[in-house]
Amino acid sequence: MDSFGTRLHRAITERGPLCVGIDPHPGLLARWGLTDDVQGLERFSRTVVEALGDRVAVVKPQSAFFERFGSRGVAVLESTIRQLRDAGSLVLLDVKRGDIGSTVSAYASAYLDPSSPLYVDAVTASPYLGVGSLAPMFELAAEHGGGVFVLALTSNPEGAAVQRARTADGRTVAQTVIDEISQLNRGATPLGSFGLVVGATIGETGHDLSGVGGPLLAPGLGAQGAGAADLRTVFGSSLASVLPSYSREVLSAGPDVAALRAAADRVLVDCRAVLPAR
Ligand SMILES: O=c1ccn([C@@H]2O[C@H](COP(=O)(O)O)[C@@H](O)[C@H]2O)c(=O)[nH]1
Repeated sequence: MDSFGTRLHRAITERGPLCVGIDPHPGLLARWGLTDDVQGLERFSRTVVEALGDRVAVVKPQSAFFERFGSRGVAVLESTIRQLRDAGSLVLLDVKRGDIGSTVSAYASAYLDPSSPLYVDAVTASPYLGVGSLAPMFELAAEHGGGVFVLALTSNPEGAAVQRARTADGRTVAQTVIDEISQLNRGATPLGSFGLVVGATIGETGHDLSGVGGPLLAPGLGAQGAGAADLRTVFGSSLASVLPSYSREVLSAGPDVAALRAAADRVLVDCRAVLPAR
């Protein structure tokens, strides 16, 4: 199989630079006229797959909203992942895993081994037990054409206190994460398989993203207050690597399939106005 970076580059070229999240918040289920239970979860997810699975480059189910229904919610997540793959979108599971290396191995098997029921194209991971502890994920991803998006500068205001703290060598914690992921992507073309999560809400921070060589997932657009124009401020000369991510902004247009498609088209137009052509 081609590497995740190659597959993502192709998907963006064919479908445009957009990631849409499946975040079935209780409030959204109610707004869609659905019950806050497994049936509502299943209906919500199927509708998003029907609306966007064949047109958006990446779909990002948020694991938490499935896990809250226990094993039956996870079963819905498994079938949603299968349906998305069948529809042709890449699946990025937002699950933000991180642990000591031996446990990360098990997480890697859960999400990045093709024989797993929860197998996806890429996952989000937390580097706060050390980027090196994520090595089993990087290795399995490389073996099977998968990707890993590591949290660097998150979109929430609380993240800055940890992520922008200075290390002994004067770099911020986030910059050390950025630099380690850049190393992993060295020499990869057209795009590395190891990405970073950098929120669209964070403004100009002075971090150097120019050598990352992999995708920069940008959540925080729409419901969290950032707009496409903010991507210029946050990413500067690295705009060409940005994968904008919207959840509630698009999902709140549902449950009508045509309205969901129109909302995704609208945010894609906004992003294309800012991002370089790919
Ligand atoms: O820094 C981060 C990392 C992840 N997220 C996730 O993205 C979506 C955002 O949803 P919206 O409805 O578009 O606000 C959600 O799943 C978060 O857990 C993030 O927001 N920021």
